[in-house]
Amino acid sequence: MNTKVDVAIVGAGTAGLAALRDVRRQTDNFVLINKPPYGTTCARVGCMPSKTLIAAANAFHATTLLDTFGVRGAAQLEADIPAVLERVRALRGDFVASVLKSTEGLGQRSIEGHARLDGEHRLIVDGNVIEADQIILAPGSSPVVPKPWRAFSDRLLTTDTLFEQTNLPARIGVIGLGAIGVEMAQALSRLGIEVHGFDGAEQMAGTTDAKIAKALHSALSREFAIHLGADVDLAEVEGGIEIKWGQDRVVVDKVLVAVGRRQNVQDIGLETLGVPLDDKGLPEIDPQTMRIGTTSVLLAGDANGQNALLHEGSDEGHIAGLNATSDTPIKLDRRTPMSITFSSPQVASVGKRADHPELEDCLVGEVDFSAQGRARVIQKNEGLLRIYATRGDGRLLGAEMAAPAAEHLAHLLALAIDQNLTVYDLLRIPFYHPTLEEGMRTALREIARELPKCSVSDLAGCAALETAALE
Ligand SMILES: Cc1cc2nc3c(=O)[nH]c(=O)nc-3n(C[C@H](O)[C@H](O)[C@H](O)COP(=O)(O)OP(=O)(O)OC[C@H]3O[C@@H](n4cnc5c(N)ncnc54)[C@H](O)[C@@H]3O)c2cc1C
Ligand SMILES: NC(=O)c1ccc[n+]([C@@H]2O[C@H](COP(=O)([O-])OP(=O)(O)OC[C@H]3O[C@@H](n4cnc5c(N)ncnc54)[C@H](O)[C@@H]3O)[C@@H](O)[C@H]2O)c1
Repeated sequence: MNTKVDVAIVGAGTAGLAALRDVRRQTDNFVLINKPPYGTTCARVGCMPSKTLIAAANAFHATTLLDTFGVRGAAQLEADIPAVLERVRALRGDFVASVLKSTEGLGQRSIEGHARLDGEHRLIVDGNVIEADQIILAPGSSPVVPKPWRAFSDRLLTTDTLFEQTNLPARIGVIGLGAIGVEMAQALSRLGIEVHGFDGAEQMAGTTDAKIAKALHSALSREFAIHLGADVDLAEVEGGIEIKWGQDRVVVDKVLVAVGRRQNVQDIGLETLGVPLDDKGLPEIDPQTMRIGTTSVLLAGDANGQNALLHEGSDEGHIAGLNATSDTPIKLDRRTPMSITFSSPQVASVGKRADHPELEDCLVGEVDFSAQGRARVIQKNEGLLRIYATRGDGRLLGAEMAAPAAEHLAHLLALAIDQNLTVYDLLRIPFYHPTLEEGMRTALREIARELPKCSVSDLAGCAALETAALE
């Protein structure tokens, strides 16, 4: 078979399918090549099954708080883990089915197989050649499993295998406490499994603000054992896997490896493009067009090593699809950075992160949710929110939090940062009582106190900043 098309898309994941939508609007002469499985990482083994597991764990955990509310009898309840996992797979099946619908009817334009570049206009798919004017690569990423650990086969889990389990053992070690490790370690612990979490670094879930990292550590360590700065070694022993770190050791039944994901670019032929590749084998791309240099190849989604998040991958597929079908470059501005880890408290980061040079001399306002009214009422009174703003005019730069309902606070703050608003602009919105958003107002007011004096009145305008501000 020798095929000549306008556009070839490699990867039927979130990024590839987003690209497909734009490409289809411009041409019928395309192919979508995917190495099975189909259904996207997000729906199959990523965002959706993980959040389904977390929802079950949180529902069960909530029953442990009932006594505090004066509701008795919850101690009799137990988590039926096989049933929990069955529900995860059932919902996962629905999410995958709806993804698969988007490629129905492609016929011969949908090709199953491993694609490899052979220069900027050719792909080899299982021995067949496909020539394309433009090529969009969106091959995603895969869990990293250090080589020496692969020998533990059945005792080793990754998120590719976790949701396929029909039951889970009594003791699980989680190595790596990034977003995946933290989410899964807490969920497993909340389902009644003895969890031991480890990370080589000192901060979890990608936090960059030391105070937020500390607040998160303090909340999570009440639920499961956490070992940070731990250089772990694994060994198979009678009845399980021994995890060794320093002078300490613990035996668990299985280990979930969550030490990061590697871009699927090892065998995709990027070296045939003749552009420089970094130590991960990745080329430089323009994040506004997704194009690799001046070649006819675009690289989108997890595979480009930039932002391994669903909404970013989807945007990147869209940008790549537009550019692959346009004679002139279409440069799109990227969104305000935002990430959320679905632990309790949730971890979120918006805008510039604490390690950004611009935040070296900024104003910081914070709120501790342990004493916050609404958080106490709903028994979710833990965590910290920190907001960063410019010293001169209080323009919002970013925020990091380990806080209740951080997913909602993060979206509100992202809108404010995107709109280039100041602390006073945000203080002008109504804050209903009693809400968690009032906690955010506390942090904003702390910054406002450092800004040029406005008025002593709570409903005053701020002439110095030329903005009406209800503090
Ligand atoms: C456990 C987990 C939880 C997550 N939770 C969240 C979350 O809550 N929120 C969030 O924003 N993000 C989350 N993510 C990240 C999110 O899932 C990814 O960023 C997103 O799915 C990446 O999409 P993609 O299109 O780049 O890759 P994928 O969806 O993996 O698609 C890549 C496709 O390319 C195919 N392929 C690979 N190589 C080739 C080749 N050579 N030839 C042909 N086809 C090939 C693959 O088989 C695959 O079908 C999570 C990830 C994981 C693992
Ligand atoms: N809620 C979400 O948005 C969400 C959830 C899950 C995953 N994701 C995406 O998936 C990506 C991958 O997630 P991840 O958590 O696997 O990767 P990660 O890179 O975010 O975290 C990996 C963690 O493992 C640690 N680590 C690495 N090697 C280690 C070792 N040998 N021993 C102990 N610790 C070690 C690192 O210090 C790090 O904290 C994330 O970057 C994120 O983009 C997002």
